[in-house]
Amino acid sequence: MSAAAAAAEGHCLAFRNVSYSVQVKHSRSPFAPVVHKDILMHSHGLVEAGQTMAILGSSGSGKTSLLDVLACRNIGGTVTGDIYLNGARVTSELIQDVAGYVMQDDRLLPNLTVTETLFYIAALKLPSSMTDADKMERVNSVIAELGLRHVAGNRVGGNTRGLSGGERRRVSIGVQMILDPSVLFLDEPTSGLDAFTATAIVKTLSQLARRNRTVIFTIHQPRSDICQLFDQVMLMSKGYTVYTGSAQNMLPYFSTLGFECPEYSNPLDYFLDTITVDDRSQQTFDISFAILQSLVGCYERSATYTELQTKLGQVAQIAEAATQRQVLNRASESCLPQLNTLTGRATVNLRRDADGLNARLTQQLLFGVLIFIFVFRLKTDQPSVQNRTGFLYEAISGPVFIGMLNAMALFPTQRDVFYRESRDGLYGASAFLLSYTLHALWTDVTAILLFSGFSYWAVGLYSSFARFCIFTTVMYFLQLFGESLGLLTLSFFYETTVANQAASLIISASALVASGFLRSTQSIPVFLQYMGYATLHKYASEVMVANEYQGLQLECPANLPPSACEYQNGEQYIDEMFPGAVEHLWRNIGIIAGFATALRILPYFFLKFVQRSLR
Ligand SMILES: Nc1ncnc2c1ncn2[C@@H]1O[C@H](COP(=O)(O)OP(=O)(O)OP(=O)(O)O)[C@@H](O)[C@H]1O
Repeated sequence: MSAAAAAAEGHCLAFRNVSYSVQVKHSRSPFAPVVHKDILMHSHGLVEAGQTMAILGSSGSGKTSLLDVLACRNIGGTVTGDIYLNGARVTSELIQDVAGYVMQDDRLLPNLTVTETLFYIAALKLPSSMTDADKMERVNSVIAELGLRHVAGNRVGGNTRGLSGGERRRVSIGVQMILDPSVLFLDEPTSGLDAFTATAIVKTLSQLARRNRTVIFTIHQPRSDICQLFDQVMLMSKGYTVYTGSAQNMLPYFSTLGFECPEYSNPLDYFLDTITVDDRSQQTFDISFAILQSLVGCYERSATYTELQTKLGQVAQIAEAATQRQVLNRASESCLPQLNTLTGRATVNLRRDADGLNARLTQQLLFGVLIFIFVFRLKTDQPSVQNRTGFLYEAISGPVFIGMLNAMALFPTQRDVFYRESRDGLYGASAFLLSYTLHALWTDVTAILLFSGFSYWAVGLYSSFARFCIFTTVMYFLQLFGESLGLLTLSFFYETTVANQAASLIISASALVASGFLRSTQSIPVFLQYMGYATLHKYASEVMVANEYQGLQLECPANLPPSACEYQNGEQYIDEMFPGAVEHLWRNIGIIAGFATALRILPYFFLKFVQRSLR
């Protein structure tokens, strides 16, 4: 079907009079007034099936906002105007069914191969009635279509070596191609790529469009020869449309307005320079804004605009007459297979990350070795009380910190993939958090068994297998708590360093105030005692002390006078420093388990909230 015929039947993306505004505050002050900001002003455009449309404009001109509005991405603010897709008024459900959106940054798991990356996406996106062989066939056809055959078995990479920037971008496009969408939105698909690779990507987009797809993308400073690959061009400045129409007609159109592109100049650079509002001073602003207004006026009086409006009117008629929505081509998996796919994918990614995996498995053990070197073997005499207390303090602090660091190392990449995939409607925050927990479970359990198996017996804590099990269980929950705190702060703050600092501060404050090892909890101010009830360290230290000191006989060395021996047995120590710790042992273990589990659930709410506000 030709592009024109496709449009006549409504197979196109068309938008008219689309405006977008937000309410913003000029400062972070809670008292700052909220003001109205117009971001898009009466945008119009039509891109037919089989065509590409490039949205161009200087930074801040509204390109991404327009793409987001057209793709029905929830960006807040108020959108007015009409958007039609393939003969129907656009809704977010329709977009999710027939369109793909490729974000500016490649959010991919670095340790999966290209084929695996696409296969897991196929498993999440394609109907479960399709066999794995059918899904693999679809993956292979996407790989072939995007020219990725030669790297199909290579790892995607990230900070480590992997695919080149251009290949990685193709994989990101491939992720959206699995459902064979009829419309593809791409935000800056060439950003960060050299001119040659950028041209190759645009050529690929053009080829994808030729197979009866509509491809619409934003682009920054393209080379002049790239322009020949565009079918439609939209030039924007300050939210205004200066030109929408065929790429071929752009030069003649601007010539008629007296803007003849100088010889040897890149026409796109020239036009963008002409339409960009210069904010450097009030004078330059006034002059350049006046030029912009006059160009917008010229465009709205042009034959190109009139022709576009006629076509838009026809598309609107078709769409308003249509009663049935598009046939859905998406079938989501039910919960269990989805969880299985997500857990399997995360496990492969973790297993392949040798450094990350080794760190996860051995950090706790190395920490145990370190405190063993420091404390060595505990005796059962009076001076051992201090060493024992020091060991227990370290034992309730270290696993929490290491758990938090584990989250900082592993979670951000997976979180970013989650943000992308959840916006594509593939799965929700609960499936993501559960799969994260499940895939890390075996490493968490192994790491804690190595730590407690070594340090408990090497240091010589109370010789009882039951007490070893209690120690190990508490260590596990402390580590889980630390990692959950990391997930929580990483869900709240996007920057890992900020999240790390916030989590470290909370852990340090909690251990300092509530552990009772540095200063008896009864001697601290009452408000801190109450605050201690809200911290895990209070319950963990009580369990540790009860587990270790109950039934422990503390000898008084012959070289010390009896008055120097404060405690004859562990019970005396418990009664003085942690009264009630023995009676509340099981209650405290329950609180610790509940605390750590609840904290694992809490990031769910932040992830959901942040996910909605992300672009
Ligand atoms: N939710 C929002 N709240 C406040 N301002 C916004 C919001 N979304 C966009 N803007 C503003 O609207 C303008 C256009 O933003 P947009 O990201 O669409 O521009 P762009 O052309 O894609 O820029 P770039 O090329 O730099 O990505 C900018 O001034 C931006 O700060």
